[in-house]
Amino acid sequence: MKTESVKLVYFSPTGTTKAVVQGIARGIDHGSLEALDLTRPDARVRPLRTSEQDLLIIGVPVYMGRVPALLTKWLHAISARNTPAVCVVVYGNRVYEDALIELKDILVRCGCRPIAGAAYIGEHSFSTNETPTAKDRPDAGDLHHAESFGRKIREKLNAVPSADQIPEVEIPGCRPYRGDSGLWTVDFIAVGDACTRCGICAEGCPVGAIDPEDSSVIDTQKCITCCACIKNCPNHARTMKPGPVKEASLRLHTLYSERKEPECFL
Ligand SMILES: Cc1cc2nc3c(=O)[nH]c(=O)nc-3n(C[C@H](O)[C@H](O)[C@H](O)COP(=O)(O)O)c2cc1C
Repeated sequence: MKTESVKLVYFSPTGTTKAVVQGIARGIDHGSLEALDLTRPDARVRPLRTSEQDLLIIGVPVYMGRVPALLTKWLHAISARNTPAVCVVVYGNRVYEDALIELKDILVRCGCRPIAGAAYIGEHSFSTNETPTAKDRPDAGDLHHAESFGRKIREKLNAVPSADQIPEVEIPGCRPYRGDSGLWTVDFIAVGDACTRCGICAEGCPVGAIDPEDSSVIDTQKCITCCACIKNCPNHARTMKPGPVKEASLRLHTLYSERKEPECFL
C-alpha cells in the first residue's frame, strides 16, 4: 500500500525516544514527514487525526514498565481512520514490561492498524556520570538498527494491498498490565551556585513544574522525575539530592549494566 505522509509523534524529555523514532523514519522512504513533539505541555492539547494515507510512528519512553500516565488521555483521544501505525517504546536497559503492548492496545482502540512494534534502549533518565546506566544510548549501532527496521517496515507496507489486510503483529506483554503507572512525588533536585536562572530547565520541563522566574522553585506535585532539567542544564547546576531517586540511580547502575539490544516485531 502507498502512504502519502509519515506522522512522527513522540514524547521525549531527555531526547532518546526522539533519536530512535527519527532513526526509524530515516529508514522509511517517505514522501512528506510531519513531526509532533509531545514533550511540551502545549503540544498535548489538540487531538491528532490521521487517515489511511498516513503512516503513524509513535514513540514513548517506558515509565515503571508502562506508557507514561501523563500521555494516556492524549493518546486515547487520537482519531485514526484505519491508519498503519508503528509502536515504539524506549527504556533504560532495565525492562519494558507491558509498555509496548499497552501502547499497541491504545492505538488499536483509536482506529490504528499496528504494522510493527519495537523496544529500543536509551540512556536511563536517572543515569549520572557517577552511576551511569545505558550511557549515551541510543548509540551509532542502535541508530543503524533503527534505520534498518524502518526499511523493513517500508517493505512490509509495500507488500500489503491495504490497511485492512495488515496481519496482526504479536507483541510480548501481559494483560492486565503489570507495573504501576503512578510516579513518585519527591523533592530530589538540588540547585547549585552555578545556576544562572537562564530558564532553559523551565522551558524544557514537560509538565511546567519549574518556576520560569526562579528555577530553584520546583512543584513536586507536578514533577514526573524525568530528569530533563538535570540533563539539559548548560551549567550542570542541577544534581540529585540524596534520597529515593539517587538510590534508584545507584541500584540501576549496579543491577542493569549488562547491555540489552533492541527488539523488533514485524
Ligand atoms: C519515572 C521514570 C520511570 C522509568 N521506568 C523505567 C522502567 O520501568 N524500565 C526501564 O528500563 N527504564 C525506565 N525509565 C527510563 C526511561 O525509560 C529511559 O531513560 C528512556 O530512554 C527515557 O526517554 P527520553 O530520553 O525520551 O526521555 C524510567 C524513567 C523515568 C523518568
